[in-house]
Amino acid sequence: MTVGDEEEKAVLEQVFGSSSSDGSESDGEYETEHNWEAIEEVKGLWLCKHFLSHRQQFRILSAIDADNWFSQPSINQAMRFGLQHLPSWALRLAQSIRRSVLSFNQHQHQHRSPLPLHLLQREPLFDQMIANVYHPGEGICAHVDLLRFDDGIAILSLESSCVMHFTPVSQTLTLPVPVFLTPGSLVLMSGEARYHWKHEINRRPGFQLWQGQPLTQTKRTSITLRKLCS
Ligand SMILES: O=C(O)CCC(=O)C(=O)O
Ligand SMILES: [Fe+2]
Repeated sequence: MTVGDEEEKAVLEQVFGSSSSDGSESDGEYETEHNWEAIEEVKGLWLCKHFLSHRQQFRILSAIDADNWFSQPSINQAMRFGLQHLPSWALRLAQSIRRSVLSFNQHQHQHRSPLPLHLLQREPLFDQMIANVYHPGEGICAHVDLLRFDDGIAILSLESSCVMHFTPVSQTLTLPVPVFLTPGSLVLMSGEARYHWKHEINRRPGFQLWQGQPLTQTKRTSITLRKLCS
């Protein structure tokens, strides 16, 4: 272990607890064996709870920090358009999403994919990125992502856990579907989930409950990857 590795290990343990010294993980490489679960109420919505290890999450957050994207308190969003403008970690993340879904599809027996094949095979898979920072109490209003973005959207969650709610665009009587987004989890939205359901994160007091328990809120960072329509 180099001095840098030792330091990183110490910080990881401080942030995530002593289970964080996952030394078996190969350097910088993303694992491809992931467990994907379909959110059955919302067609086209899939969640992978442990997409990134603590170390991988830490590295992305450190890279964002080193680039000073959010050094001013008034800035809470960073956008990048075009493959050549995406940071290298976002390109690796995109690549690992594709590999992970392909591998999942090969190993499962049902014929359901977290991303439809025509999207999984497009080039590039994503060419636009938004990083959002939310301080306690801050969230995002119910919305459908702009139509200038193609189908197939990925959201990586970092730091504070939160509940994202999905509500259908047309049937106002349907109860919102809550999805628990823990740090390192990845959501994929396509088809109905992307076009016919709104998503929302309401972090005002009283709204962040999971299984009846209020969630402790700290800063949350998310990375959204999308593809601009051609
Ligand atoms: O921060 C998130 O998890 C969601 C972000 C989002 O929905 C968006 O940028 O359109
Ligand atoms: Fe969105």
